[in-house]
Amino acid sequence: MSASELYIGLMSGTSLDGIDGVLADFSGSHCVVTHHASAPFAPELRAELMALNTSGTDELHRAALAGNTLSQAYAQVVQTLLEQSGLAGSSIRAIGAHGQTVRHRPQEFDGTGYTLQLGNPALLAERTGITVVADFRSRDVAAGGQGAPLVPAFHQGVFGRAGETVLVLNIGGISNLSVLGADGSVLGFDCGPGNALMDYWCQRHTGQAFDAGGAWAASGKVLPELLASLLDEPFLHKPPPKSTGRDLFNPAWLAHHLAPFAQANPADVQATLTEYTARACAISANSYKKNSKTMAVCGGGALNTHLMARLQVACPGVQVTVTDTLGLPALQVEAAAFAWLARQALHGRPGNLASVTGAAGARVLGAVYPA
Ligand SMILES: Nc1ncnc2c1ncn2[C@@H]1O[C@H](COP(=O)(O)OP(=O)(O)OP(=O)(O)O)[C@@H](O)[C@H]1O
Ligand SMILES: CC(=O)N[C@H]1[C@@H]2OC[C@@H](O2)[C@@H](O)[C@@H]1O[C@H](C)C(=O)O
Repeated sequence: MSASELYIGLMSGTSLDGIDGVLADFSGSHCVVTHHASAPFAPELRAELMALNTSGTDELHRAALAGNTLSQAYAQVVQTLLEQSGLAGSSIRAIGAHGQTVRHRPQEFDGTGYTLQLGNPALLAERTGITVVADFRSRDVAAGGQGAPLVPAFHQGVFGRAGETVLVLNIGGISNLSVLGADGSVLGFDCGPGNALMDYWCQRHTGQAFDAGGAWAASGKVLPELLASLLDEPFLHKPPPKSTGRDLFNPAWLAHHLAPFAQANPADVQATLTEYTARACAISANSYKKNSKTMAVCGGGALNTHLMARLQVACPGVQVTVTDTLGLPALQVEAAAFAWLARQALHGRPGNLASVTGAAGARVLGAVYPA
């Protein structure tokens, strides 16, 4: 009997909202997601992961414990997917587990930086009895790359079209763009903030984790001087390869920009942060939209209708849509990509694209924890 081509992908990204998991079947000519489950983080885990993004006391111990808790939450999502599908764990070839990025500093220091995703893949393998592939980014960083974004190769396989350039924009906590060239070439890089700044401001002023549909932002007025100050951020104007994270776009960075606007109405700040997020993505998209008619958006930002409308205004000439229209729902894309990356690892195939990350070459990504 040939080995199963069923994989589970688990993603918990920089929005820190929770876990998305998919069960994906790769036995045909393309990836078919058969099941999707998501689980919000318990408030204590979310708070601890958020805190571990900045230095604090007793970090090693706390990071290890948070990694254990996260892996137990991952195991529950796996269990939900198995129950939904009626499959036994033995039917699954492997789990691709992203882990939680708490630091991302590639190519810093002496030129050999690091990227750190918390989690305990050994515990996940024990709890599920399924082979786990984890730590997908470190090898690319060791090869001189950014270690991110990793999804463009998967985007190319799923959304690429011969003879047409397709743009795919992921709006998670951070946003990243894939440029799937008409000639088969692939570029990709982080654009800047995704939901991270909007979520932070919304939580702080309304107590809600995010601005549903962007309704609060839509009730405010954009503050042009604040917008200009935010748009001055050098990361937005750097050429690729480039990647970023909460290491840069964090509350301290925002506080610095907000200092001259202490009296501003919070709804106007939210309107400005939403406009900023759209414009940061548009700077990237407009530089690469030549020959493309479509920009398909995935990630939770695709559900922010006000943000999507502002993005359409900021990107004239391309039709801004959601990846659902190209065959994969917006909230399933990243987790499916990590299922695919696990498969690449087990097949001994590269997961990165040197054209995207700037690594010295193609590398097999991930560490394997056999069942
Ligand atoms: N209905 C909605 N309206 C507005 N925003 C939404 C809605 N639903 C989800 N979001 C936003 O999407 C975020 C979650 O997105 P997603 O799951 O893509 O993030 P992520 O996995 O952390 O991504 P990444 O790894 O790319 O950083 C939430 O924090 C929220 O900001
Ligand atoms: C270091 C890290 O976790 N990067 C994430 C983050 O979230 C979005 C953006 O920044 C992207 O570069 C990446 O995630 C996606 C899944 C990627 O690697 O393609």
